[in-house]
Amino acid sequence: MAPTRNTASTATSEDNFNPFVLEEVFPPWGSEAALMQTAEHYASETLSSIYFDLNTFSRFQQDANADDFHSMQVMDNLVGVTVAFMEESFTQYKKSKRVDKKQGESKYLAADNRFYATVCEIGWKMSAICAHTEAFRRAFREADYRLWGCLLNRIQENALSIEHYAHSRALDWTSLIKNVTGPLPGLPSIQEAVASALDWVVDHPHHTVLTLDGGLKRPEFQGQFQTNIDRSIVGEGFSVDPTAKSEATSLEGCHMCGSYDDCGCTLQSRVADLVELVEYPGKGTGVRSLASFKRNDILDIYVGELRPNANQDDVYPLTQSPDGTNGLLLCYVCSEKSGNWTRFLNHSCQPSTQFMVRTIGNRVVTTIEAVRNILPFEELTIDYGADYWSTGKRTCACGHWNCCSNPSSASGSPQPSSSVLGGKISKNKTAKGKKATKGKKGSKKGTKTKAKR
Ligand SMILES: C[S@@+](CC[C@H](N)C(=O)[O-])C[C@H]1O[C@@H](n2cnc3c(N)ncnc32)[C@H](O)[C@@H]1O
Repeated sequence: MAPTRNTASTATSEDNFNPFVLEEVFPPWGSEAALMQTAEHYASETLSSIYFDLNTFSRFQQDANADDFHSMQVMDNLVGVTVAFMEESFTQYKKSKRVDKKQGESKYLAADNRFYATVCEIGWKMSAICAHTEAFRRAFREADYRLWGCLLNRIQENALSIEHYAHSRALDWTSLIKNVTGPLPGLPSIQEAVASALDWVVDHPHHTVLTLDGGLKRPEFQGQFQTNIDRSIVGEGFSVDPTAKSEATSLEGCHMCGSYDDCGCTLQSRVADLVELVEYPGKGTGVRSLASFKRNDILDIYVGELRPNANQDDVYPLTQSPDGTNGLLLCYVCSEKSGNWTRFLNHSCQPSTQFMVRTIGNRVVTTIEAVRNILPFEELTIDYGADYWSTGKRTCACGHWNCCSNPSSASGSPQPSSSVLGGKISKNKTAKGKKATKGKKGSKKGTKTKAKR
């Protein structure tokens, strides 16, 4: 029989549903283990919201620095609530001063004070960074003690990621605490925390990879730094953009508005802000999601230098063949030097995303789209196409039971789009880049780009 929990309610209000009070979302007959699973789930969601809020804070900060009046007002408010939260927490902590009757002296008996416990557990740095987010402040006030414990664990585990995320968005967390003066009995040193602030030059969040040994590195390929670009650039060998919309290349209207004319639509995706580059065992740099995404969300566009050939690189180039054009090869999207986060997507034989060919605005592009709902902190993966692994030069380490590199598997994984990675033209295309078989129709109607908290 499953162990039963102590069902004494810790709810503060019976009228307001509060997801942070676990007893309210979990039936009293559930086991403690199942309840802890729920706590872990909420902790993960809350951590994801902390990243989201840090990003929002930084966006308002950027706009306020550019003299946007509305953003300046919002920033005043955001800074105000952050400072007020810290001051209130200090006040509560100081109130926990008690007289120790046995020894007759005044002491801070603050073990049951959440602020004290938090700073002792995750340190000043994480406390000050996270205090800038509504997600953390709300959980601090309202979360069930089990959920709060799980959240602090998750923050600890992700401390470098959180600090790098805040640092790469120019969050000045030290100002919040560096002027605090003592006495702070039982609490760690603020000066030490401030002195240990990350000293890492960041000009773009995706110019850093979190390494397996708990450090940071720059993304590099064959000794060359890999720069982030937001849009593809026309490379050597082309005088005009080979992906420009024309009657030959775009049999469909713009995916965003349906127009066949030059509509000027662009993909407004914020997903790049909600993913980070992380090393994975046996696979090199990969992409970790920091938010949840819904099935069919368009996450971003695969960008790089548009070239007529792949220049001997068989790792990053993507064939850009518009769907429905009988396999016309427009160009290779080469991202080994210049590209965005999508070039770091590792392959899986059971991927969470797929390549799709779309016409967006006046260009034919390959998008990355979610094939299922994606949870925060999952590795985002994609199917490179069977040819990538068929040369025998590489072995897939995705670990899926039906992996293409597993001799007993009947794999391949499905190849949903005419775009494939590796710069190798599929066997069913002729040498001139024409596909013998008709390209698979890739358009799906009504999908929208959005990142969910
Ligand atoms: C487009 S790159 C992806 C980013 C790459 N991991 C990096 O460090 O830059 C493709 C390369 O990543 C590695 N890779 C990706 N998925 C893999 C997998 N499932 N198993 C083993 N290696 C993988 C292989 O070296 C492959 O040639």
